[in-house]
Amino acid sequence: MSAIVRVEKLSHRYASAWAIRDISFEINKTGVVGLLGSNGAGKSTTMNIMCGVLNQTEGEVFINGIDKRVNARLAKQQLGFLPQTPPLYTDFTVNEFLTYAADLRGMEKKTIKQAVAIAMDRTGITHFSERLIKNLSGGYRQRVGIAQAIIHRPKLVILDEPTNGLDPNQIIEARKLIKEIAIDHTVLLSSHVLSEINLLCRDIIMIEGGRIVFADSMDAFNNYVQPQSMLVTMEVIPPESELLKVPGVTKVQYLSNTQCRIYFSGSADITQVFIKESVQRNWRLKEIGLEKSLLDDVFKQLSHQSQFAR
Ligand SMILES: Nc1ncnc2c1ncn2[C@@H]1O[C@H](COP(=O)(O)OP(=O)(O)OP(=O)(O)O)[C@@H](O)[C@H]1O
Repeated sequence: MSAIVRVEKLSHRYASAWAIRDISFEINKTGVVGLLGSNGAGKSTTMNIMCGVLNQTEGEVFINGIDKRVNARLAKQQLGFLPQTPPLYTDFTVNEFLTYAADLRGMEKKTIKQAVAIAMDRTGITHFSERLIKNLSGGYRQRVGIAQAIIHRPKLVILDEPTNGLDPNQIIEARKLIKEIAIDHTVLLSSHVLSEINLLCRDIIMIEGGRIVFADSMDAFNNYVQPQSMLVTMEVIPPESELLKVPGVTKVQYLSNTQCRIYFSGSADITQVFIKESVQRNWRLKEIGLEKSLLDDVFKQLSHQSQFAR
């Protein structure tokens, strides 16, 4: 069976500068896959090429096994796209606009009315069906944007920064909707907000400087940076000079009379070494735990690596 989307060695050059280089990935399941990268990383370029808005300089895109270059029309029927700025005709009512979008997607005339009703229902906009789009709030316009992307029930839904410009309540609602849609669609969603990707996505593809720097599950991303510190509670914390004698310990940060953070280099097995030493030295250890790296640290580390790779 063909992958829902396969991108092979995709590169694109605007005028003289390369925006993306050698981007390759494959998605085979429903659920949300996050395309993460800071501003200018190459997310929109990648998505615009996948959706047929832009023609790549090099590489291939297959949507549900169909080569986008060879059969663009058929490939486009397999996907729905919400670009960064939703392409809405604001003088249309919601119903008129979605009917038009369904027609553009080449849907059979007799199926359109029902498809519009289903898309409005799924995105929670049925009560606004006769309202002009220009009279909708930003959050509801975004829902119309998502409705037009799913109206033809595509295998793949591509959402370019879908929560950008929404207020906090609208963001929560939009995320809920995206999760619901991802139950029976494959959603590729771009964002430069790490916490958003973490909340929504099963898998993550991170690009920086136009190149993929990480592609794996969200769990693997969270575990990427090995812990480098541990939180230790003792009856009384010994002086730093004593603690530094434990092999691997590099620095001590005193947090209270009974608690400190101990930085170490090398393997996380240091907890075992530390427990042994504290028994031998009668330090009266009460609690010890490795501190998990913060997601932001991983992001910084990977972005930093790619700056050197450029
Ligand atoms: N039409 C264009 N002409 C020339 N350069 C462009 C054009 N569009 C994008 N670029 C450049 O290509 C690179 C990638 O841009 P792209 O918009 O794909 O990044 P992005 O990750 O989507 O960023 P953002 O989140 O800010 O939209 C950037 O250096 C950008 O300046």
